[in-house]
Amino acid sequence: MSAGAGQSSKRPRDENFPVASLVLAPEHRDAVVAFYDFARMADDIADAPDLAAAEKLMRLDALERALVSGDPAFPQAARLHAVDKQHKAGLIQARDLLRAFRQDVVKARYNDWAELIDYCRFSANPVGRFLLILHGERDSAQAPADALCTALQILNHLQDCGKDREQMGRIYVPIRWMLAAGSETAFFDPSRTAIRRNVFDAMLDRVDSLIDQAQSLPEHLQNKRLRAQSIATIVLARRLSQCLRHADPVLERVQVSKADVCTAFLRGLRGTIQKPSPSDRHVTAAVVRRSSSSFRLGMQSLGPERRRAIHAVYAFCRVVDDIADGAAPASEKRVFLREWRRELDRLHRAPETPIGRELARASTLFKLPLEECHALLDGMETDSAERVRLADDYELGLYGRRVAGSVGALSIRIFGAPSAHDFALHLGRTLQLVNILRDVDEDASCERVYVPLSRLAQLGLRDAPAATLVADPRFARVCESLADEARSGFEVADAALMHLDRRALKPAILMMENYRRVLDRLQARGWGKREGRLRLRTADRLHLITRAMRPA
Ligand SMILES: CC(C)=CCC/C(C)=C/CC/C(C)=C/COP(=O)(O)OP(=O)(O)O
Repeated sequence: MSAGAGQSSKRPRDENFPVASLVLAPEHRDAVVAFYDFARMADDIADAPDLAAAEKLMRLDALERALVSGDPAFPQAARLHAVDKQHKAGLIQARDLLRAFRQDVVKARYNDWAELIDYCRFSANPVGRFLLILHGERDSAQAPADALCTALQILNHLQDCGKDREQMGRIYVPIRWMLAAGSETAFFDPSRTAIRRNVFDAMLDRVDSLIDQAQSLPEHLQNKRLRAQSIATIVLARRLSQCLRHADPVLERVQVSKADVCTAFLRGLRGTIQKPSPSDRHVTAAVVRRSSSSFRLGMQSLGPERRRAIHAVYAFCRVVDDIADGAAPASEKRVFLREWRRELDRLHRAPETPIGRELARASTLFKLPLEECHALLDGMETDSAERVRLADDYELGLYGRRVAGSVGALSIRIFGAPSAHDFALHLGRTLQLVNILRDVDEDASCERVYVPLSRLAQLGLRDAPAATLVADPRFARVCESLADEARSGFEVADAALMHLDRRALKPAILMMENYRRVLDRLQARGWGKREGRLRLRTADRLHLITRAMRPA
């Protein structure tokens, strides 16, 4: 007898992430297939187009009863019941899955990210937990496994978002995020790719953070085959996330290629031979690599331990900056920034993220003042608003202290020059001024203006939409005066350096030289017609590299 809705729609090998892969040991494969078959059957009931909701719920209830009792009239339930008897795994996890499938029957929209994550707790995480228990793995594997399962689930939601909406009227992109594009209809409008892109990218930033959290999973696994499977799955998740960044799943089917699958499994197989290396430092180094930051050369000029610490600080800055800059709604950004405050609060007890763990290590080694990380988060809260204006020089100073002075104050301790505190705050403010001047147009496109309103008002220019402000010739005049201040800022920094440990501060000097060049080019270009973000020329970069090779 079948409790389902006809023939199952999919088989294990049709999944993105092969469930009962050949990598798993033969003694576990039958149990995994039993779990998969049960889940597939329940999923088919929840998704059946020809069944009423009440009927679906009734069938899911019947399936659960059969699972608990082992009723042979429901073969998939009875098989999983037997698996649970033998391995003490399957029953609890399958019941959690049923909770998600019931939710699918009655709930078609998610308000915010937290609701979506809560859904994944039941729809995806039980799969990982089942595999861990089946293989007798340690509890420490659970958190990274949960992160991986949640990431895979959301990737799958993104892949199928057009189909899910069309065929079942279900949308997992949270309502508030879709509203960033205007409305649900606007979000799915095929012609509005750019707006959708921003929302997808902001969701993929969250997914990538989850994959980062999952990166340590192989280190926690004792079973070599499961370790291989987990490595392959992480590689595929990263690949799918990349694919989704470059294609629009509303317009086309986005999936990994066969070659991607082969590469992932080869990487997994290598993991059965080699001991997995500690992954946290690779996560922060990869954040730095991907960012192509202006400050990279400065960071690379440090020795290994200091470099590792500055990578942790930079990765923290990058990830919170991405939250503030992304297309998530302001209310969600505040939630994510609060999560980072909580991570800072538990940094020396039990950090939960790779960046948090690396930051904890750096903080212990170099006595980092963690209140500076909170100050940075204060600045990110300013940036997270729907619209940013700074009233006067005081607000500009405070903003610069928070977003850049904080980075300076942390950096000098890592560089080994803790007495250069005033220099760090001063240089941070100067670099921030240049950054503001360089990014005027980019910032204006998201209604952010960091040039103080009081300075504009002195020239008779009152607050207006950002595009209007930055196009006004009076705005250019204020930029010119701020540029002069930045120039004197560099001169003051030069003078301060005479009395400081230049050798230790070499990375800071390189960062300063980079932005001094940016300022030169900005001033040479003029402020009237800016034509997009200024990039340094090859000659400038070569100059900086040569400078990096010379002693300080
Ligand atoms: C002692 C010391 C080192 C002081 C300086 C502290 C420091 C590095 C502050 C940086 C602030 C700043 C302008 C960040 C821009 O990041 P971004 O990601 O926008 O920069 P990018 O786009 O140019 O890479």
